[in-house]
Amino acid sequence: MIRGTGLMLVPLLLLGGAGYLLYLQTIDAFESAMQQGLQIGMPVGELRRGILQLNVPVDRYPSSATPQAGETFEQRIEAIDRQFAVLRDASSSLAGYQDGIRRAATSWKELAASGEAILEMQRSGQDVPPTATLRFERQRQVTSEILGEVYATLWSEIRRKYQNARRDQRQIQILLLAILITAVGGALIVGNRLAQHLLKPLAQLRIGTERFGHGDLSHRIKLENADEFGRLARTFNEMADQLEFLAAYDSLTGLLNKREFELRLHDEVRRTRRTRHPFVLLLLDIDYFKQVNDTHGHPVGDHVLRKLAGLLQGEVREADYVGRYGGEEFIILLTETSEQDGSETAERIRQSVETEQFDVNEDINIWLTMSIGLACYPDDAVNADALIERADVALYKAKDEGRNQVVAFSNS
Ligand SMILES: Nc1nc2c(ncn2[C@@H]2O[C@H](COP(=O)(O)OP(=O)(O)OP(=O)(O)O)[C@@H](O)[C@H]2O)c(=O)[nH]1
Repeated sequence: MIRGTGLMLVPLLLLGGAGYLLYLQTIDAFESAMQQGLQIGMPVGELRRGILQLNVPVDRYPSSATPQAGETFEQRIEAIDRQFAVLRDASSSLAGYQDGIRRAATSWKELAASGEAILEMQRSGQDVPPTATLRFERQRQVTSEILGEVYATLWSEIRRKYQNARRDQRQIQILLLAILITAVGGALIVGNRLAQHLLKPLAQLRIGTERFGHGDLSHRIKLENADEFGRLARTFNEMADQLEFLAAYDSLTGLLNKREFELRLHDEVRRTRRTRHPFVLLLLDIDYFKQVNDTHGHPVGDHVLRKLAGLLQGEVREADYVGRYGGEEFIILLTETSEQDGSETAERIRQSVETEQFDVNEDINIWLTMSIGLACYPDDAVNADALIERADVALYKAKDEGRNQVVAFSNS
């Protein structure tokens, strides 16, 4: 899963990297537009302003040159010459404007020359012909217009660059937003998968062990995963199976133990109260079993108990319960059975035990008999404990009357 997450991040990182580079490019575009404005736009603007300020008729300069600026016409010419030099240097790298600036410079030269000629006439006391001032004024307008064209072209170029950079920037912002949304979506998916693959199984394992710790041996962890969690859950469930078996079954005979049998007996009483079908309880005790142990030893006694358990289990239906109730005492619950049918089954069991040979080997031949007490629910008792007591009374009577017989509580 971690490899999958890593693979998912690769395109995101590539997209993010590409987006970042494009973003840097748009910043470059802004900078270039700004540079153009500073290098050319501002000097051109200055020039235009300088040339416009020459609008005072040139023949008035010697007498009424603007006192505020403290400049003479020549000083202005020098200043404009310097600005042209700056502009020529700056525009050498911007081919698109060189022609316009060159034309403006040529026009300016003519303008400056005609201005100086007028000034010279003034200084030497000659009358300045109106044609000369008119030519000066027209030349001033032509120069200003050429610079105006350069200025307008330049700003429309700067505006175009700016707008392109803005558009690119918006597209990159959308791209980066899409990457962000994908990354957040991816994080949610990864988080969800993490929850599915790690947190959920961990929670199931925790709940399983907690319930188990509180004694609920029936709980199983439902995890089908093929990973470590699945293996852990299967081991846990196997352990729970074994513990549940050990808690419910007798280790020597494999029959239900006393505790588990009584639980089922109580369940059956509850069920019978609803269904009103009677059932029969048999208490069975081996006759003179002590002699078996005394004669052949305890291990042989165990062997006999195991074999007898198998025989009892084989004599009843699947729906019936067979338990080991004490040392050599057994108990059977015949579900949905009348006293009559229960007596017949008990008699059949008694005869089977009597005729069975519990041989250990060729040298040790063992025969057994059993005494059986029978009680019927609900005829003989009102609850499970009372029913066991009644069956025990009947068993006592069977023993008392000579053993190897079935006695029903109703007849005792
Ligand atoms: N081998 C073996 N013997 C057991 C086990 N549990 C109880 N016993 C024996 O069962 C015998 C029961 O003896 P008693 O209570 O005197 O009864 P009994 O000899 O069967 O005589 P009655 O019941 O009066 O017919 C004792 O010898 C116990 O040791 C067991 O798990 N294994």
